[in-house]
Amino acid sequence: MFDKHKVKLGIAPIAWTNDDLPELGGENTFEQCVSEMALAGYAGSEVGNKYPKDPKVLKKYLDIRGVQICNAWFSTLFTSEPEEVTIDNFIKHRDFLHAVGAKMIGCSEQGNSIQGTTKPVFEEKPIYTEEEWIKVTEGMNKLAKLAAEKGMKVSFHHHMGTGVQTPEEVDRFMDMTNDDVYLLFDSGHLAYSEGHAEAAYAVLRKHVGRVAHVHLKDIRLDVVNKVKAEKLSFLEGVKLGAFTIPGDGLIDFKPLFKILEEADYEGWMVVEAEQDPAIANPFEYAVRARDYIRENTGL
Ligand SMILES: O=C1C[C@@H](O)[C@H](O)[C@@H](O)C1=O
Ligand SMILES: [Co+2]
Repeated sequence: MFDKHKVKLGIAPIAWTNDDLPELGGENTFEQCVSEMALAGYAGSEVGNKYPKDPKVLKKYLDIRGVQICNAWFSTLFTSEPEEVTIDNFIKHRDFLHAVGAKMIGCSEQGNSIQGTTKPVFEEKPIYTEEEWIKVTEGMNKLAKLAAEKGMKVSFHHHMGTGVQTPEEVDRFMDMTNDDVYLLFDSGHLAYSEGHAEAAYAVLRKHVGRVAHVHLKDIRLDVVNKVKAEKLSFLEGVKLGAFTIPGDGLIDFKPLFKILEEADYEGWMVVEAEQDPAIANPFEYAVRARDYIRENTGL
């Protein structure tokens, strides 16, 4: 059993409004999104584009609903821009998150990512050169120190269509970074990359000691196979329904929960399942995911 004081459950706004594909859920409002998160029984949220930019205003909307900001995506640009660009952007992002009371900053290297492009996600993902590995990992080591100035942590999100996608790439990233750079473990992206849930189990087992934030995401394997066979892009896959909530796809989450529990995981587990809200009603899916997690963890 997880300790309820150590592990908290959140949900990402991406199922209501997808910032990567603004046509998905354009009609859903910020207030509807956070109200439905609270009603479905989540204590935390990540941050979407429709959220108020003023930390005080955002906190007021969330406090009244009993929801906390637990993280917000940060795009590092170490492979495409001078390091100072990422550092300056990071300090602004860190200070915003600090002002809303979050402790985590989840980063992903987007300098040469193809996740937002029309390129086939399996065939054209970047493979980092030696120089790029050094830029990304040394850059992340610096961001960890900047986060610590405010009592915060950085975690790195391995992601489809980026240079840190496969289990081997996650290993290399972890080897080349300091221990104060944590892993943002996303079950869906590992199962998607390798075509099976075992990849997610193996990576979590190996790196659980440095996992500081978790995205609970599942995949529909038939859609992922179609993306591969038809050389589709990451975003085409999202529109076709490649991702779904825990309990609705390929992954049995029980082994993942067991690994986290046995390692005495402390932090947030965030349901993050982007799909077309016109097809998968976000409130309904949020409630279904909440029920599945309750049944399998007691949380
Ligand atoms: O954490 C995430 C944030 C999204 O913008 C991204 O594309 C999604 O797949 C994800 O895992
Ligand atoms: Co994620």
